[in-house]
Amino acid sequence: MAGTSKRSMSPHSSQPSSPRTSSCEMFGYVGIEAVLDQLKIKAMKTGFEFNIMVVGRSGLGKSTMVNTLFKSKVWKSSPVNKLGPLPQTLQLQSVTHTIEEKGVKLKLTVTDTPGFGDQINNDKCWDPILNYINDQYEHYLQEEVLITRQHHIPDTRVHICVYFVPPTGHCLRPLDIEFLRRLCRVVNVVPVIARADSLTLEEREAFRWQIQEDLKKNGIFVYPQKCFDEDTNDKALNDKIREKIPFAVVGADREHIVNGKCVLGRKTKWGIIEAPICRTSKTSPIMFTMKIIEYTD
Ligand SMILES: Nc1nc2c(ncn2[C@@H]2O[C@H](COP(=O)(O)OP(=O)(O)OP(=O)(O)O)[C@@H](O)[C@H]2O)c(=O)[nH]1
Repeated sequence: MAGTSKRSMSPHSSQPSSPRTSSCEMFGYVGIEAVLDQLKIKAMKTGFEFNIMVVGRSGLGKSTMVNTLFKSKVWKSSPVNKLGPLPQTLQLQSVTHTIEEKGVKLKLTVTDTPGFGDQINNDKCWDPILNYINDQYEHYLQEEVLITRQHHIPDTRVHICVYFVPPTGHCLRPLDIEFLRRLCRVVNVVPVIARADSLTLEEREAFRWQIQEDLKKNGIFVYPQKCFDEDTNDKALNDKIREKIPFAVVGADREHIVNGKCVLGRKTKWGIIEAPICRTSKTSPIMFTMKIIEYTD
């Protein structure tokens, strides 16, 4: 609301002032062009909420990838999982952090699903995940329809679910297909090839192509779905993203010096594999997040 120095005069400024206009003038010009500034100020003040769920077998690099994506230690695998036996049932665990980038605050919640696909019998192992996602929508909707609703409804809806496909180099497993078919109906799904450094470039491309075929054949519509092609620019951008699906990810949470530059990467006997998300992403994690939040609403 607060006025900025570059405001143009209101077309109504010459009209007799009413008590209403004078109170508006106190805060500067009120017109359509001021809406953008008002939205920006509001967004800067309240920040954004982004809820990401990661699903995949234990040890596929989920925590490492989330830390790589947000360039900070936002998630740490539970030490119980590392030392003790695998959980007998799927348990959802969430952790929330506030990240700030150039004055924009992001409340990031990461929900992990330890135990998914780790059992001998994985029948219906997706139920707790789907129930959780649906419950969050239900909860948000109930808050929204209240007559005296809160000024700010805490948003716990899952904006995106990153699904980690093991780097087998073959095709999607029946478990992946059954789960993804159900999941894509309730949330934006981003499938990724986990630990992609274990495949050669040719193997990776062939695996990606095979997964794209499996997704098509089984009616699995992942992010970005066709309904987001609102205009030609959106379509061109979304088509580029579609070609890259599933994204091949290499997670790394250690920094190394390469050619005098500090990079996140995995040090191997043959050299350093730079974490591709950091290298190729022209958009910051916060910008990437905004795009997905826009799609959820
Ligand atoms: N080669 C390779 N190793 C990775 C990659 N990402 C993570 N790792 C390693 O894999 C191991 C497991 O990584 P985590 O991120 O803890 O895996 P997770 O899926 O969160 O595991 P849980 O917490 O047990 O569910 C660690 O030793 C990581 O350093 C990757 O892209 N490539």
